[in-house]
This record gives sequence, C-alpha cells and structure tokens, in this order.
Amino acid sequence: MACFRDKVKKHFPLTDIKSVINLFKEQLESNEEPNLALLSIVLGCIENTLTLNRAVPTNDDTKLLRPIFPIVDFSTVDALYTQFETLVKGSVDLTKYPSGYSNRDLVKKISDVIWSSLSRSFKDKAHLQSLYSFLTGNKLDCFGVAFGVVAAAQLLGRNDIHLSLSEDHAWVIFGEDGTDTAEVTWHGKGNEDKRGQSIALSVAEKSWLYLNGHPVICNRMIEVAAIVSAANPSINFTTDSIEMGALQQELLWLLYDKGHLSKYPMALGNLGDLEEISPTPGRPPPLCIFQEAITSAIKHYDNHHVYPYTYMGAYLYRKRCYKEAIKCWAEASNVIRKFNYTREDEEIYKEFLEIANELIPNIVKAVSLNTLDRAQMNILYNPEVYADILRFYDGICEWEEGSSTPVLHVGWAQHLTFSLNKFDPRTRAKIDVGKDEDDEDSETDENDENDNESNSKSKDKTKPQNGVPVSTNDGKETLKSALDDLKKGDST
Ligand SMILES: CC1(C)CN=C(N2CCN(c3ncnc4sc(C(F)(F)C(F)(F)F)cc34)CC2)S1
Repeated sequence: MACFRDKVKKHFPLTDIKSVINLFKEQLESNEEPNLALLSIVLGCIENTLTLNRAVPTNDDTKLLRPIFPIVDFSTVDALYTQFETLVKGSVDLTKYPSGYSNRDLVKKISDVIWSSLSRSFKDKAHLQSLYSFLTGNKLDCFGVAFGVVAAAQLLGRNDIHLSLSEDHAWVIFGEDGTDTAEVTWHGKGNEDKRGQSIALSVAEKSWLYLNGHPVICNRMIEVAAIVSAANPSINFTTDSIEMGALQQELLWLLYDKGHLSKYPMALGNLGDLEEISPTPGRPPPLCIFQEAITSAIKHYDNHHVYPYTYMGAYLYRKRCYKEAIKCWAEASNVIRKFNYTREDEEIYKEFLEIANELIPNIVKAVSLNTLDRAQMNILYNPEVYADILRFYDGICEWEEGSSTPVLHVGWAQHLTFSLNKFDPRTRAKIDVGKDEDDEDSETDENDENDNESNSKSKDKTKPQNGVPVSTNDGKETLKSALDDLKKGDST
C-alpha cells in the first residue's frame, strides 16, 4: 500500500470541498480501483466534524465567521487506515483460503472480524455508517457493517466480494460469477442476524426487503457512490450542515457525470433532494433527477423499486402539486403489489401508511376547505385523481394478498372512506373499473362461476364508455404525461 500513500499524500491536508473533490476524482480516474477504506475514513472524518459536537456559536463574532470546514491531515487518515489494515490482515489468515474466488467461509470470517469489534451500544443513531465511526468509536449501523466487510475484502485483495443493496438492507455477493450471496450484517430490531447464510431463501419469500431478486449489485465505483450517498449532513432533527450537504452534492454530481449513479436509483433520489435544497446552476431540476431514478428502476430492476416513486411523490407534495403526487403514489403501489408482505418489511409499510393516513387526507382537506390550496379544489372533481387513489389502494390490497402478515386494519379503512367521500359523487361515477385486457387474473375470474361480482363488473355495460380506466400497468406513460403537463404549467 506504500504506492497508494505516495499517490494520495499530495492531496493533504484537505482544507475545503475542492480538495476533497480532487481526492475522489483522482481515486475514480486512477487505473487502480478506488480505495474504499480511505474514502470512507476521509468522508466520515469530515462528517463527524461538521455534524457532531459543533462549536456552539457565541456572541463573539469571530467564532461565527471562522469557516468550520475541518482540516484533515494525512497523518490522521494514515493512522486510521493503518489501524484498519492491521485489524483485518491480523485477523484473517489468507493462507487458509485458496487464491482466486472467495468462498462463504472467508466472507463469514471477514464479517466476524468487523462484527466482533463492535461496541454493544445502540446502533440506529446517525453518523454510524463510515469506517471513521468504526475505527474511532467501534460503532457501525447496518449499512456500515456490510460496507466494512467489502472494504476489508478489498484490502485483502478479494475483488470478487461486492456490496448488494436493497431499499432497506445490505448484503454481499461473491464467487466466480458473482452469484453467491451472503448475509453479513443484521436487519431491523429484534431480528436474529442471519450472517453467513445465503439470501436465496429470503428472496423466495418475495419480500420487498430483498426486492425479489432486483437489488443494486455494486462494483467498486457504485460502492464509492454508496459511501457518498450514505453520508448524512444532519446536525439534528431540524438542521443540516450546509458544508456537508454541499460536499455530498458535489461528490454525487462527480459520480453522476462518470455514469456511476445510472443504476443506483436511491442515490439519484438523494441528489434530487439536495438539488431542491440548493439548486446547482446548469444542472437538471429535481423533477428530472427523480424521473431518471424511475427510468433507471424500470430499465435495470424491472420496476421493482418503490423509493423512486416516493422520492418524487414527496417532492411534488412539498411543492403542493397534489394531482401529480397522488399519481406517483399510485405508481409506488403498482410496485409494492408485486411483493408479499413479510414481518421485516416494516419500513415500507410505514411509508405507505403515512401516504394513506396522513398525506392523502391532508390533500383532500387542503383542497376542500377555504384554504390557500382552494385553487386545486378541482382535484375532487377529477376522475383521474380519484382513479389514482383507487389504484393506490388496490396495489396495497394486492400486496396483502398471499402474504403471511396482514397489512390493512380498520384505521386504513377510516382514512380511505374519509378521502374517497371528499370526491364529488358524479366524479366517482365517471371511472371505469373494467377488466384490464392483459390482466390474466380477470380471465380466471371470468371462468370462476362462484365469483359473480367480478363477472358482473367486467360485463357491466352501464359504465360510461369514456370512463377513466383504472388499469394497473407499468404506467410510465401516464406518469410521464402528467409530468409533461406539469412542466408545461397546466398542472390543475
Ligand atoms: C423516499 C425516501 C423515504 C427518502 N429517503 C430514502 N432513503 C434515504 C437513503 N437511503 C439509501 N440511500 C442510498 N443508498 C442506500 S443503501 C440502503 C440500504 F440498503 F437500505 C441499507 F444499506 F441497508 F441501508 C439505503 C440507502 C434509504 C432510503 S427513501
């Protein structure tokens, strides 16, 4: 690693965002792989200084004026890197593992090295995702442990071990064709960790947690993107570090320009949120970035990711573009219906619960009372919006079908009736819940003599022919056309 030190030393001391960008740029453009441990230590050190134990501003102006970007000395980083190298190389006897491709024993052994160094304190605090946190405080969150295993593997020269990311869990892939998988960290609260096991069984459950076989499989570049995307600029519940947010944003654009975000929808969503806070001149607006995340998920992950739609939906909700936000949530529901709900899917359950029981009710309230959003009261007369709310709920019902754990309870029904009743009755009459042509389920319904209801539904000719179809498809077109209208400015 001596050569690595000579190459990197010239960037230090890091004194501002530009110097950090230059370090990452050289690592990404080098003919050798970017050094994950180095970059994680550097970013963790800066994040730690900018977000934890901040100097409380006094009435002495000089304190307020002094830039607080930390000076990162090479000696600091080198000492921590050496500490990590000593731990990993001192604990793993590589002679026991034949060279070439890695096996499950080696992966488990590396995971044990990280795992056994962790302190027992609670792990769901912020700023526990980097090797800086691991080396200075023996603390890592779920992502941090998985990342630490991959960074340790790289240090051991095992370049077939890579990070695999779902929307709420991380594990590793390894082996000759990169198809072996292994749990290396824990997930959630009160769940026994399954470290060492392959994830095949969990995927078989069709749970959202494992994205039913559509996780983000990282290469070294996408692993650098994960380091940057997992950085956390928040100081407390209400305040973010401007410097840390700006650094994360510039690093994400650096990775974006090199194409390393194209298969990482959550990093694109993260970048869209940062651009909303502080737009970069000459860069696409947030809506375009969120759309890129959706397009990436459709193209690379067979539209099995939920978060691209909830990133965009949340943004549109904040901008009070309620019709388009509801369409995004219908598309999110169109994704979740492909899964079976299992007990480790709580995170996405909470996401849909908030949309159904808080955000949509807030919208129908906001546009029905004499409020500043009264200009959008026409939403309650728009059959498309009503149809999207029905699609939203239909996807959640389908998610529940065939699941081991129920999703809906009476609280959902109370909010559902509240929201639907706000719509004008004539609007509710305008939608057509007819059979979806290519929905093979309705064929079986037709042939199911016991299920008269669906037969009557699909044969009922009383519905107006020009009804708005409530069809569940991969509605890229409907969402796209709605957003085009928004961009043209005729959004209501
Ligand atoms: C639309 C939202 C509610 C806003 N933020 C969301 N995030 C914030 C960022 N985030 C992420 N952003 C980048 N990369 C990753 S990898 C990952 C994970 F695999 F679940 C891990 F590693 F287990 F934590 C999570 C995650 C998780 C999802 S989703």
